[in-house]
Amino acid sequence: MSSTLTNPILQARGIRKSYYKNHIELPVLRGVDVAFARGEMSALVGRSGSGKSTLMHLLATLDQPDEGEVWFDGQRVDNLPRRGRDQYRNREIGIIFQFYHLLPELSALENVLAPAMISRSVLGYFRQRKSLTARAEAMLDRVGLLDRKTHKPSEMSGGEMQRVAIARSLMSEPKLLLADEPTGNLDTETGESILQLLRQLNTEDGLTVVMITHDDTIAERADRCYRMQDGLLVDRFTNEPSQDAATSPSARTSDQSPAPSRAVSAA
Ligand SMILES: Nc1ncnc2c1ncn2[C@@H]1O[C@H](COP(=O)(O)OP(=O)(O)OP(=O)(O)O)[C@@H](O)[C@H]1O
Repeated sequence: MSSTLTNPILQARGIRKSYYKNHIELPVLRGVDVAFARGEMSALVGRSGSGKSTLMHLLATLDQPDEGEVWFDGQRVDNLPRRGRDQYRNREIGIIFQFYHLLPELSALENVLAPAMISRSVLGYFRQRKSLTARAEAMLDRVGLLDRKTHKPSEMSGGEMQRVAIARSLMSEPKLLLADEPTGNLDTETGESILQLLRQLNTEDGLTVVMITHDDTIAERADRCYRMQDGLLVDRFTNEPSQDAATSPSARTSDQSPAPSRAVSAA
């Protein structure tokens, strides 16, 4: 695998990030370079505490690095003013989390509509209400849940809630979906159906997908994997496309060696 992607959609360059507890520095990301290929499904894999979620938050501009840069589609995004970062997050990328982050009082349809409501004025929302509702229904249909549109989260299974979260993330027609442990709270079979949905969105709708996972068997379902350890990127490999990428795990084909102890630059 080449260490250089010619046209990555999302890239972290030289990222460093520490947290502080009682004035003691805890370095969590210690110089991470990683680039995610446009149109692919990638996985960021590593043990608990390796820094995956911290990196994802920085990639999503939910937090800012101490050092380094984040680039999306040819534009630096980490140093944008707050409004620019909000626009990047609301329009260019979609984000889903392990615990779905749905609003419990709202129905599935209202949850899918919620970001569109929040990002518009009351008048703007009411002017566009019909078309936004039609789009929200289309997104629920895309994830196979239109018949559950009036259900509240308490009336849905974990897999259904994750589908609603995915539908919500698709409302803005993002180019890229960041998925933090998307199957982490689900049983194997339900997790499998979510992985298949993510793969379909990738192959059929052209959505770039970046999954964060601690699970090697899930990472093997991606086209390309990056392994993190102790705040460093220590390995990268591609997975051979399987005959049915949506249903069977693919085989690791390059860089079969164990993770090197030094950092690997993938930018
Ligand atoms: N706000 C915070 N303040 C202090 N330390 C933090 C904070 N957030 C994360 N950490 C620490 O940073 C390290 C990396 O955390 P992070 O959540 O990025 O890891 P992770 O690889 O995503 O782990 P997991 O798979 O368990 O979510 C951990 O040691 C964690 O305890």
